[in-house]
Amino acid sequence: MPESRTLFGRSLETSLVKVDRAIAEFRAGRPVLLRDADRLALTLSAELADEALVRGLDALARGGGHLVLSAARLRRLGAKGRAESGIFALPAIDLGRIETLALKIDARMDAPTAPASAVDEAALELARLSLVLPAVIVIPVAEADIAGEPLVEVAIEAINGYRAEQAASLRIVGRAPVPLEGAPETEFVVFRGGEGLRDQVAIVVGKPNLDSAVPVRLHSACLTGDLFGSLKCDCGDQLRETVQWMAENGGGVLLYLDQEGRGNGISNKMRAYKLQSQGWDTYDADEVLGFDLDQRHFDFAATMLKQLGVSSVVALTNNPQKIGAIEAAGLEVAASQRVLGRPNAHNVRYLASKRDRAGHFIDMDALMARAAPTD
Ligand SMILES: Nc1nc2c(ncn2[C@@H]2O[C@H](COP(=O)(O)OP(=O)(O)OP(=O)(O)O)[C@@H](O)[C@H]2O)c(=O)[nH]1
Ligand SMILES: [Zn+2]
Repeated sequence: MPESRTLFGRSLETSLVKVDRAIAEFRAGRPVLLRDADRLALTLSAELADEALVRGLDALARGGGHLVLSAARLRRLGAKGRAESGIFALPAIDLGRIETLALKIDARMDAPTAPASAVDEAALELARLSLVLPAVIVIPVAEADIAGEPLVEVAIEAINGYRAEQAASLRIVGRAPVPLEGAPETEFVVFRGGEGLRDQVAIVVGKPNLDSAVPVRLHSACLTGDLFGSLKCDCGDQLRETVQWMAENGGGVLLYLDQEGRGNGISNKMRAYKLQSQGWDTYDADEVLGFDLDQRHFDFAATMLKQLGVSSVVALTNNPQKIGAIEAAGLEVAASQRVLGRPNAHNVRYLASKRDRAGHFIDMDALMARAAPTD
């Protein structure tokens, strides 16, 4: 075990910092050293591996390397009803085979050679936290193999505990009035921690009465919809109409959460959009990439609300998961209210999929009544 390092007398070795370093290393396409009680392994993102690195790692692996894929990706490869991740042996670390197994759209493959171990699962979790594809190369190594190599090392418990620690580390780091068009009395409150790789923002519209149920919307970031008015989803309308509604109805709180692409990150969302342009529905496209229905957690959002002094909410959402998460975190959901976007030819299938496959409360007739006459 390396000695615990300090900087100006403070430990550098907190789990959060170690995992943050591992994420940076992983996203740069470099191997990270994973440590379990009695096992050591190098892990590398399958999508970021390159020939030169793979040649070096192949010599180290001595035929013992493997590719770890999520249950979702295994289902797409033909493993019916599969609920567990699994591994494919890599007698040689062959980038062609890795690409086929991890990425090829219509690949149909042999069954995995074994279920994933705790180290394999931690490597997959590191990939998810890093917002790259959940497909990782794992190479078991001995201490002597990596002596002197400048590797970032992380214990698997640190990876497994990261989400909880990130949620527990939530704190307000800045706040200021930001008048918005149609909602001039608005304050932005920035939180560090939570989920994703950036800060979270609470937008407090007006002066909501904290002694009664506060209208609250948990809004996951959507660059395409929120900022550019993409017609592929309903996010931009939901965002602006909610702020407007809050301004006209005694105020409220909108949490703008760093959960682009249902928590998959913008690059994976664009990969999913590419698949959708070829005919896949929103959830099937994510499954092809190895993701389950939804990667988001909302527990930390409830913590943000508590820090703002909110204890009871009127939840502005169609998503039952958001309501469940707020209640599970100990807040009262006094009522919930639908937030209708605007349907058009490009998003109607997406909205129907959310209703049919994820149980969102979307009344298609009420929605269609909002369609612009030209749509
Ligand atoms: N992976 C993926 N994410 C998408 C797609 N379309 C939109 N998103 C993301 O889905 C999320 C939608 O977030 P929200 O509008 O907060 O939530 P919601 O789950 O639809 O629930 P409500 O709008 O509250 O009813 C955002 O993170 C978008 O970036 C898609 O086709 N694939
Ligand atoms: Zn959107």
